[in-house]
Amino acid sequence: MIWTNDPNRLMLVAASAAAYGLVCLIPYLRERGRRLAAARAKAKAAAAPGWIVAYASQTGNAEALAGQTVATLRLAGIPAQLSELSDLQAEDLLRAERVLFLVSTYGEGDAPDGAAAFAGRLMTTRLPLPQLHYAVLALGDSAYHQFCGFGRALDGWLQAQGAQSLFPRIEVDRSADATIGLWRQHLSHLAGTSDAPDWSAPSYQSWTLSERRLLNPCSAGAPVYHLELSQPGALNAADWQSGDLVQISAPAEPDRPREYSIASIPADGRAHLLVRLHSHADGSHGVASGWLTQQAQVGEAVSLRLRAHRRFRLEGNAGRRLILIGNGSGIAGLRGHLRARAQAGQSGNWLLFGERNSAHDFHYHEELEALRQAGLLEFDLAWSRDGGAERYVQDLLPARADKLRAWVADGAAIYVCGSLDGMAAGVDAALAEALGREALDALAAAGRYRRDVY
Ligand SMILES: Cc1cc2nc3c(=O)[nH]c(=O)nc-3n(C[C@H](O)[C@H](O)[C@H](O)COP(=O)(O)O)c2cc1C
Repeated sequence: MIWTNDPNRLMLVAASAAAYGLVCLIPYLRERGRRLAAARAKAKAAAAPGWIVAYASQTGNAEALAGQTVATLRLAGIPAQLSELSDLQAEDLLRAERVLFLVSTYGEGDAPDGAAAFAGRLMTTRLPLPQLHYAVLALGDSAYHQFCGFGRALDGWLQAQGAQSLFPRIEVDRSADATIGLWRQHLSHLAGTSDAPDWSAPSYQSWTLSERRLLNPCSAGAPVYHLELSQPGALNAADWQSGDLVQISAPAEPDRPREYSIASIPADGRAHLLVRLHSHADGSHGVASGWLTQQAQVGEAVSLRLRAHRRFRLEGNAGRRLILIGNGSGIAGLRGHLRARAQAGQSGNWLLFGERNSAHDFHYHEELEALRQAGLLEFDLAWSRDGGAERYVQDLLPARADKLRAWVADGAAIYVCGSLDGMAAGVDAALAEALGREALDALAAAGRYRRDVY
């Protein structure tokens, strides 16, 4: 390095250093100005007085009504944004002035699966929301003890945060038209419009009961029937996907449709259902299951509506390995996926299934065995009345934890279908034990852990 004490040379060095600094500073200042302007524009857009329509839905009722709510607002010229409840962050609520919540209830008064994170993350905290005006449409079924439990909890939490309700919570019992009409009335009033679009739910179609057979003669459990329903026109692949549901309304209770998982794919030409006959303590049969399995004659018309069940579809998991876990009539939803996989010639399917006796309750045994022979399926079974150590499907998991971890590490998705009582929580706990709770939650958030439990 060369040192100098010459003041002229020192001045020259200082001047060129300053010039160099300026050359660097100008683009930095320009970029900073551009960023600030963009942030100001974003904040301004976010502060625009738009409405948020947030929904939490398992089988699509609340989601469909949320879509219609947004359409009504937009028709009235009100900017409205449709959002899944789980996508709302604390900042969104702190900033929003009007939010309409449409939420259903599952389990024992719980949030639908997709909204469990919102309930756990936000509804356990305190947020000052005095600026927020909101309304709640709570969907439920009064046959459950915790009628509209999640909608009520959400409403209570919002009130506790100081939010102001636009009108009292509306509770919809089994999709009853009258209460939905009331919501629509309030909405038209708020939006200042009378020409709300048509809100009628997709109508039922007349299908035909084409085949019915008892799957478990001599079983110690209730009879389970395989039903095949056809419709006059040809089916096409867009009618439904594996994982979807049907709603069937029995003639004796047309306003109380029952949901069943579809056990087939459109390429089968018919909708296959698995229906377990319910019996009450006095020996009488459940209205819908009694009608479908005992009274309706083969050839009779059945009033049916196809329902997309997005949360249980294959969607982004179509190319992954599948771990299918279920019990009893839950084999229906899993069979739909297996038929989709067989149609695509796709291997990498592992079924874990539980029922009572291997001799009587191995539904679709031959078909599953054929898939295994073809190299498309591997399965493990748990029989609660055969006397083995692994009695329930969740009991199969600990000894297979290594395989489970390996499949998940390889990208597999997990689908659980069957009863809420006993099975769903037991399987969830066993999966969390094998994979870790955080990893299981992350799989659920990524759509790789999906459940259809009832
Ligand atoms: C497994 C299961 C559990 C349910 N639990 C409740 C409940 O605890 N309370 C309630 O009011 N409704 C309950 N329901 C009824 C649903 O909330 C109702 O069918 C609603 O219309 C579903 O709306 P969605 O399609 O938007 O999820 C339950 C339904 C199912 C299938």
